[in-house]
Amino acid sequence: MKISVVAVGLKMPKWADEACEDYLHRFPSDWKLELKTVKAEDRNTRTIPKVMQAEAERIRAALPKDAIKVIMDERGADPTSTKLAQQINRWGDQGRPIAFIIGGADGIDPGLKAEADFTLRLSSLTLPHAMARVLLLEQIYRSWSLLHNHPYHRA
Ligand SMILES: C[S@@+](CC[C@H](N)C(=O)[O-])C[C@H]1O[C@@H](n2cnc3c(N)ncnc32)[C@H](O)[C@@H]1O
Repeated sequence: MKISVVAVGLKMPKWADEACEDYLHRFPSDWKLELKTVKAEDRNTRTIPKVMQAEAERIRAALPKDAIKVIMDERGADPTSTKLAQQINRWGDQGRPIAFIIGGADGIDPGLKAEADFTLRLSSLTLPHAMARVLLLEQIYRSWSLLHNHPYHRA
């Protein structure tokens, strides 16, 4: 299973970097998980739609070839952790890499959203992108634990 989390924003608070590192180090070698970060666009010189388009281009450039694109958005579907694990398993069976995409301060460009294979919500609340990263990595780790009957997940 090859999973990428592609997220806008190079500089995150220390607590978020530490939490992401913690989860990234938990995965065994058969699940190749990577966090790819792309630079947020300067918001002082361009309009917000242009900023979002530029960030979308950086995200597209960071996506693995032929990836299943999962857009992270508070308006997306909200499966249980068990259903998410089953979905990740089905995607993995397709033999394609999976890319979860986290936007910047203004969200994700509508053009990129339209290319999504799936739109996933972590909560109905709007989360800061640093927190979205940490929660997403934790849920992917939980998916791994569910699919491998590891005691991290307790129903
Ligand atoms: C600060 S939020 C941007 C909020 C933006 N106003 C919007 O409408 O999407 C930054 C990114 O974090 C992710 N995010 C925030 N809350 C989320 C949630 N509840 N579920 C899934 N992803 C979320 C999304 O990818 C979003 O683009």
